[in-house]
Amino acid sequence: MASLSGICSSSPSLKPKTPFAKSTPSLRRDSVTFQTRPKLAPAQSVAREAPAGLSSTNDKLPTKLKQGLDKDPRALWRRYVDWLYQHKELGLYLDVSRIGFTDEFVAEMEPRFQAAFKAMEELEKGAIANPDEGRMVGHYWLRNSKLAPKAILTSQIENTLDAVCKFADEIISGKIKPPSSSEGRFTHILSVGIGGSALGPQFVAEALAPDNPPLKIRFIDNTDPAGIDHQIAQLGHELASTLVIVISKSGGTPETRNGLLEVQKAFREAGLEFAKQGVAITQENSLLDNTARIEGWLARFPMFDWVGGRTSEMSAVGLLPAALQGINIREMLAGASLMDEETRTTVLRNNPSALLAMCWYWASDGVGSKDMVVLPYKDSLLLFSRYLQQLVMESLGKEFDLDGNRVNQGLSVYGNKGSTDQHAYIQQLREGVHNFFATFIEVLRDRPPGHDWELEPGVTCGDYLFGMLQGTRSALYANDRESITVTVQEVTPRSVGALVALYERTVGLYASLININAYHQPGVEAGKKAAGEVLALQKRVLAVLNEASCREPVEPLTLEEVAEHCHVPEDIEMIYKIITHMAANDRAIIAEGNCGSPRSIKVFLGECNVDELYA
Ligand SMILES: O=P(O)(O)OC[C@H]1O[C@H](O)[C@H](O)[C@@H](O)[C@@H]1O
Repeated sequence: MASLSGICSSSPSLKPKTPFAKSTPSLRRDSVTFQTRPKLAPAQSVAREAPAGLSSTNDKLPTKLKQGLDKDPRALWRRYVDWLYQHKELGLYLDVSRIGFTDEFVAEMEPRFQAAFKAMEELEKGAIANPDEGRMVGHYWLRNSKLAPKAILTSQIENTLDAVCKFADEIISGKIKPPSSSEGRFTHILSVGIGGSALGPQFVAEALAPDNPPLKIRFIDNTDPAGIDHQIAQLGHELASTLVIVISKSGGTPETRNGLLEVQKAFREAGLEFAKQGVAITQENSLLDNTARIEGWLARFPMFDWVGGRTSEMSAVGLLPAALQGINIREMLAGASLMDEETRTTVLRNNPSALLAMCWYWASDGVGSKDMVVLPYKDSLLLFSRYLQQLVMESLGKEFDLDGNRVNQGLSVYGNKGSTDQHAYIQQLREGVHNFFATFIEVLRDRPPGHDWELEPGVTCGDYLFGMLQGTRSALYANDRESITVTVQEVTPRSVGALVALYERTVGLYASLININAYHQPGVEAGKKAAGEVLALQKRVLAVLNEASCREPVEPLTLEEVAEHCHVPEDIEMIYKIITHMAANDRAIIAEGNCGSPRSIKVFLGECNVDELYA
């Protein structure tokens, strides 16, 4: 039995400055002189607007003034050296010197961080850290199973990791074969899942899959029929040697279910037996789990109740697809575990996640008043910002805090990669609306050793990339745009694991600072519920149109008539949209008028379904 710990060698909460949390002592950035350690030269003052609503509803919180950033190069160098964080074993650096926090701010944050560290300690010990859902939050245990609060959890983690490794080995070696492929072994993975059941595997595949992986991966992460058709068409005859991994924690997400049904149809049409090539990763006894068990799929792997979708990259969700692509998952876990150890320290300046959380708080006033632009200067890290978008925004974007105050919290994340984005939107970042701070992700190693060459005297292609990053960082700062830089030596399983762990912890600590539950997503339900209502209405519209279309002669209906027959005259706009969509897909026929003039439309169905009429 492999032990995860063995392979790894290695409160009172802060309330945001919002009109809804008036009792919170504010960190008055307007009242402090910009003074870093060591003392910097006096800086130019720049007036800043308060975040919307801040000053208008609470006159104790005046419009803030922010001091301009210090530009003296020697002082900046001292600040850089003074605050530089380094993880020696991981070769990871964090530079927060271009965020303008002051010593006073750090001092004021200190007790709040101690409370956040305490809450994190309780979380790791198995506290119900997700109170709304009554759940523990245990993604840290996935990379150090001995930390899990119960022996049964430790063995579940270890057994799952062993099972993932064994299954991946048997697939790659051809011991487990596809039943009817001339290849004699699995060559492709089709991963079906959405949100946290897709973004981590997508990011890791892009970052780490070798050029010729043992299995190539494709993703279906939506219910877009054309997108699904494209993925299946791209596989072509190789569908016969494709391992389909269906990933859903809940096992009931509609997009994922639809993806599965579409893929199963493609298998039937190709004369293939899906069950022999299907793998499920889901919670025990979910709908998906039961389907896979009853249909006798090739394999099933568990997702645990105490691992959230957006923090599931180090569970079977991320590990199985990675292992099948030949990525060293034990190295990923080791990198995450090393970072976890480091981010447990309660000394703020030695804790890279705490430093990041402090910068987020400073830069966005603890209320998300600025967006975070994530710019990895490395093509393989393109999807990091997309991955972080869910991790950060679904975790922090909350209407209420833990005390029930309405806070509308969050931190917006976007970005693609440098230097590509320099030719797209950096113009606005440098000179336009000042509503962001940047995070640069720097990778020191340009290419594998021995492959570099100078495309002009003394300068390689990678030197340009380096120059673009440094130049953009300087140019932004010169215009008072703050930035953080995270530096890794190389993009390896270890450094990717460390980056994931770094940001997971940062989100957890920051959530404590702003007193919100980072581990639920109540807002997502509203859209899903509304989508369900639209589909229910569509069924009623179809029934009404069917009845009219079965008459002799056929009686096309106006939108008003359809709405009336459905007994929902107030839903006429949605009925119009439903009919427009059905007409575009040849499922409804516009007899009169056109969709550009809704009042003119008369509609019927091309076919009358008599059975349905009398059902
Ligand atoms: O893994 P699943 O249960 O299918 O969920 C997939 C996704 O669904 C929802 O949108 C949640 O908000 C996400 O957090 C989750 O990752």
